[in-house]
Amino acid sequence: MLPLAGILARTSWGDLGAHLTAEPTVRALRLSLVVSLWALGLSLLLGVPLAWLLARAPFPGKAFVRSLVLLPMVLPPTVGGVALLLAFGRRGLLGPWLEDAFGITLPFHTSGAVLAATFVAMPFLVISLEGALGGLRPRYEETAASLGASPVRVFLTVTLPMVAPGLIAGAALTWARALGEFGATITFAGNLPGATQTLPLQVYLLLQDSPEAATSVSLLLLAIAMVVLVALRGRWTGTPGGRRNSASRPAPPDRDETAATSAQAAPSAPAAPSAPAGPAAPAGPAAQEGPASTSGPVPSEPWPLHADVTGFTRLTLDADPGTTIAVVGPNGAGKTTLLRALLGLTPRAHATLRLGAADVTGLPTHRRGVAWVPQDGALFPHLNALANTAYALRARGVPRAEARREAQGWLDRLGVGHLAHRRPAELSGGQAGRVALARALAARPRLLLLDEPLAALDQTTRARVRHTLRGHLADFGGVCLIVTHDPVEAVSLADRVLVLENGRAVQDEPPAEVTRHPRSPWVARMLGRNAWPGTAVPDGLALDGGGHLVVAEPLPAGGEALAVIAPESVSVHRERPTGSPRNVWPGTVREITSGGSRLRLLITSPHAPELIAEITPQAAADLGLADGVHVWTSVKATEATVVPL
Ligand SMILES: Nc1ncnc2c1ncn2[C@@H]1O[C@H](COP(=O)(O)OP(=O)(O)OP(=O)(O)O)[C@@H](O)[C@H]1O
Repeated sequence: MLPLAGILARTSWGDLGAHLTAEPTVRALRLSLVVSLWALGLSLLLGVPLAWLLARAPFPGKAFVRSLVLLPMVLPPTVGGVALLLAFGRRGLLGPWLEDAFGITLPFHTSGAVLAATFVAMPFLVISLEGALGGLRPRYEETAASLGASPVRVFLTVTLPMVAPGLIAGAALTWARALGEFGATITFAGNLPGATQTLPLQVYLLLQDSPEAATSVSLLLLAIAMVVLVALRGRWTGTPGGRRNSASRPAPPDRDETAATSAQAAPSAPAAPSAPAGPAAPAGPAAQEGPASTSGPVPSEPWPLHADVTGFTRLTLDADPGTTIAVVGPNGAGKTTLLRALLGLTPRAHATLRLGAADVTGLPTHRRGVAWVPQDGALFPHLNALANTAYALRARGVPRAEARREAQGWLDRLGVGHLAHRRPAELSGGQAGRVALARALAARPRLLLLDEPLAALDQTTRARVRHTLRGHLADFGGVCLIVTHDPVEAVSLADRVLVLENGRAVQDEPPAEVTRHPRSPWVARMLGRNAWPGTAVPDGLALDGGGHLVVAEPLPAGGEALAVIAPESVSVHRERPTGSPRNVWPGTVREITSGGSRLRLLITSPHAPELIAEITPQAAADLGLADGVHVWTSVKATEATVVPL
């Protein structure tokens, strides 16, 4: 503050105008602007690709290259000037060649001043843009590619707008730094009025002859620096005030949804039927009030699927057109890797993929016709819901107005038509999920990949959207893979359930079969069953880890098998039961949780694996159950199913 106060206190305000309009000062200012803008242009030309390489491309020696790029920031500028002389000067490494071959002389020339300013200022651009690119999750660009956008389109419509704050901040700092450059310029380019004598150099000269004029020019440079900083408003440091994210913009008025119904139904209803999407949903009350509209499914062509996946996930998948496959499995089983392999987005697994008659294995992601809704939806934050939904149509060359009309139809069908003009930051998680779904469906893919699409929805909305989704999937001519951890979703939405464990398919059967005969302890537990692996013996199963289970329909002895017992089939007693059950174990209650109208008990026993029992709260009260209470459990032989593994 004190040096700043010094300048302000010593400025002779009366002479300020005369000082700043003096011919040498105006000339120096003009030259400064020319030099700094050229330096900015050069920095953008060289710095943007450099930042891209540093942020995105893996190559050996990257840390060293980054240090070199940043070196001018810490190098004394005069040393930088000396280094430039030794490289481009008359007796430098390249100077004589530049002069002989092209007649270019950089030192003591305006181009030298530009080079010196670029040398010291460009790192500001690179470091800022590299940070912005590094912070941009590739998911956005990958999703854009899955919606059919070419790499150039992805760069222009997703990458660039999303890193724009970083790029603008870097460019502003680069320009300001170039404008204030002194040491490297005077060393390399000298101090020639009209050619290399920029404003900072002039301040230095004026200080000797006319200190008041030097103060006035200093004030001008100070004002320019302050204007740049104020314009950036914290973008450089990443404070929220600087990143005017869409959440901080005033949200469009959250219209009363009933009012929105009448307001929106009129314009969108006549528009929708003309959309090539086919019989679009009338934007009636059901569509506008929030719940998903179930009408207006869009028929599409049949696309059967054949995929051979190798790598971390290894399986062969064949599916008829219109098949919905729920992909389930524990964390890390390879579900996402499977989806990414089908998109051609991961080196960890490779998929040979045939959709209909077309082998798309060799095609890049954007030409496969495989649409993807990642776990978080990855809506483009700089586009509103409507533009997000229209993205794939625009990428395919559909004219803007038509694409928007069709997109509005999709949003209406998913019950979020009234949110069309909101940005993703202004949507709830569930609403964003529905927009992401609309966006993928609008792409009219040949294969649809949904990674936990309903995870963020509340129970009621989930049921509604599931219903809508089922409606759309019924008319979807391609295959749909839905990754889910929700057994209800798997069973209710899918024609097949593919169970993955450790990258392999352990079961791929209709939901009813998976529910009846789960072939892995994990999937049985996901379905809420007790699942005990063991070896078949003549009357039942010798359980892994000790214990014996008698079953009514044993398998041939010797094979690996899984016993499945529904929790409601487990009886809990305080005294040893005396009746017919063949399987009786003593145990201890370890945990009591509420599961809807019933209580779930976790019971451990030295004679059997952990057992989940489900009883009514009344029964629990009658038995006086609590954590640590000793009990007896029993399971009838007819209630235990065994499936071969
Ligand atoms: N980029 C990566 N590099 C190395 N390993 C990875 C990478 N991505 C995933 N993995 C590993 O690959 C395995 C499968 O991961 P994947 O994301 O496919 O699992 P998932 O079944 O989708 O799990 P979740 O249910 O947790 O989403 C995991 O062991 C994971 O740690």
